[in-house]
Amino acid sequence: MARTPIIIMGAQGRMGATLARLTQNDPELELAGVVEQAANQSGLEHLGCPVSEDASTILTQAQGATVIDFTAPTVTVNLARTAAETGNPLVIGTTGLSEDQQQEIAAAAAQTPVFWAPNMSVGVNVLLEMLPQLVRMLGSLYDVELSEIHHKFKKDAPSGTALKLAQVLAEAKGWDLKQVAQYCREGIIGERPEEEIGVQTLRGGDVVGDHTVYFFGPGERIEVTHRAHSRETFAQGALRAAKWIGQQEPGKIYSMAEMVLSE
Ligand SMILES: NC(=O)C1=CN([C@@H]2O[C@H](COP(=O)(O)OP(=O)(O)OC[C@H]3O[C@@H](n4cnc5c(N)ncnc54)[C@H](OP(=O)(O)O)[C@@H]3O)[C@@H](O)[C@H]2O)C=CC1
Ligand SMILES: O=C(O)C1=N[C@H](C(=O)O)C[C@H](O)C1
Repeated sequence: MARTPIIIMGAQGRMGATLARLTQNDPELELAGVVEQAANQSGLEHLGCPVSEDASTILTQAQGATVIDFTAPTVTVNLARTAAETGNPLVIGTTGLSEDQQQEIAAAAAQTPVFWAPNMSVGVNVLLEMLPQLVRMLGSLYDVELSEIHHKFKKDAPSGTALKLAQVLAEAKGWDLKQVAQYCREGIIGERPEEEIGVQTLRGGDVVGDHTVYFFGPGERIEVTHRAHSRETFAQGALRAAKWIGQQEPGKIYSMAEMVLSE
């Protein structure tokens, strides 16, 4: 069986290191190279593959290998430009991308197959499919809010997952998220408007990633919580995407739902 060649960006990062370990233990995958900043490369020799701080060097050496990126928005945008030139398929898990940065990724997706998901766990992606039904069945009397908790090292807020959940909830309500999102409450803010979705962020310790959607109704409430216990759940999703994206055509940014439905 031919193995899928993989390049990992940020191989010393929390996600990068998890991906490198799982890739080495997966007989369907082959580690074709890793990219990491020069000051942080020590200890990567044991991977037995090319290591560089220059993504373009590694992508050019390993033409056709799928690049998995869990780094930071500026790194991801530069990588997408490089992948568009070299033709390497790209799986992106990085969150915190601005609208302009998302447009840059979309431009790259016209040239090479690109997959992006703000959360690669099975549970969150099932939740994204189920939430519109809950919104429809509960109706307008139920106020929708959500909260997220992550480790103290996380740089972006709210999490990419919280933003995606909020977007799906707003769409199900028939609202524009930009008009109804409430990311901060303080002071004499008055009564809660009906057309609002509160999104609250907590940070601390080593929490891998918790998301809760609340439906507050008359005399009752529903709370739907997803808790990630381990980064392996995200890494497994990314590796599944890496095996799949190489068989897709450029032209769009592929999602977790599309992958699951096509398999
Ligand atoms: N979609 C999903 O399912 C998930 C998404 N994420 C997202 O993934 C991203 C990374 O998260 P996490 O692993 O916790 O973060 P880390 O900070 O642990 O990892 C980021 C890595 O990228 C490296 N890096 C920075 N600049 C470069 C560069 N120019 N070239 C190569 N590597 C570079 C960092 O190196 P250095 O430390 O030297 O700067 C670090 O090793 C975040 O946006 C997070 O939100 C996280 C988990 C799941
Ligand atoms: O930074 C993290 O750790 C995570 N980031 C993703 C996000 O922003 O939603 C996914 C996951 O919750 C972990």
